[in-house]
Amino acid sequence: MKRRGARGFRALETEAEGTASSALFSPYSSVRIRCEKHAADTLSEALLCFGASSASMDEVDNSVDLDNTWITSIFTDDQDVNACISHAADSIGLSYTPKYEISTGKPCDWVANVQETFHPIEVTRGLWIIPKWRTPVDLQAINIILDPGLAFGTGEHPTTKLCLLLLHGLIRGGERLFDYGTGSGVLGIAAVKMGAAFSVGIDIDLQAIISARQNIALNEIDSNKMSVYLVRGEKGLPTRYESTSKNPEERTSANLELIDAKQSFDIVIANILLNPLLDLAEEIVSFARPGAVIGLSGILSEQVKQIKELYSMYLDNISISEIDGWACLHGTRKRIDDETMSQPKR
Ligand SMILES: C[S@@+](CC[C@H](N)C(=O)[O-])C[C@H]1O[C@@H](n2cnc3c(N)ncnc32)[C@H](O)[C@@H]1O
Repeated sequence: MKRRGARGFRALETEAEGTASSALFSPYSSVRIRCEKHAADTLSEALLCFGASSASMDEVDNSVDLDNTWITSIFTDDQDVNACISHAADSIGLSYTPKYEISTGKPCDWVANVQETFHPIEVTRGLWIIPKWRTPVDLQAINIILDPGLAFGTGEHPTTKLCLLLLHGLIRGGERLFDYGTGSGVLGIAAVKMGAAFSVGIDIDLQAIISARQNIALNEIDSNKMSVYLVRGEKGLPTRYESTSKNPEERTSANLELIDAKQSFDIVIANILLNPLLDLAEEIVSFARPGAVIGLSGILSEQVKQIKELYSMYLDNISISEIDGWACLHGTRKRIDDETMSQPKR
């Protein structure tokens, strides 16, 4: 077997902020999922989105079987493993639920074990991602300090890199960024450190919001330069945006602020999977001002055609960049009267 590297992981967290260190030593389930090689990357990503705490891949060498790739995924005691796998498979359009076997692990500090695999990453010259427990390599560089143990967005995944490279090429100073599916907050933090005026991030996952807020603090970013909101909704379609404030009035005003901010952002970036990008097209675009750049990632190279077909009604000057079979599509938002605002059928 050839190890293809840790895909990512997220640690346990209580609703009250802060890592619940005792939970790191709780019992967990280790799940081995067998799938086809071409689906392994997206399935790993989807597993993390639907509640797995980690996902790493082992490819079976020289196997004649089509489903020759194993994903090892860790689930905490409170997760419904069967539902997570079935939702993850569904969200990436797999027509079958992959075969898998579950074993229960002894309590151990598995997060520390996975953390060992993360090292500083130089995304491009002068832009680094530094795991919280490592030392920056170049003090003059833009260093994004991340605790990747809490949500997706370690910086090691090609889709995150593609988005960071796009932002690096776009940000001149003073831009307003909207980050759809913020995860660890890595893109918003990078944008602000590169000179953006401010960044607003949203996510459907409370863990991600907690993690992003911790990473904002780790990077000492001013609260007026970056905020993150939880999206409430049905099947990922937003009905309401919430701050994590305990005060109901503040939660309501956060919703109105975000609705008011529609059509005002200079850059909108969304690194989510194919199906949410298709389902949420109108919503994602609605945050961009005319002429703004919209970047879409989380898609495989062969999925670009589908995204391009849909988004070309909203975007001009479309370009694609790719790393290791993953793609990022970006373009500039058309003037609103040029668009047919009704959502086309998929
Ligand atoms: C692939 S991660 C990207 C994280 C980070 N932005 C990055 O580039 O590394 C996708 C994130 O999108 C979030 N997400 C998935 N579906 C969403 C939806 N319908 N609305 C908002 N966020 C969503 C997930 O919870 C996850 O944190």
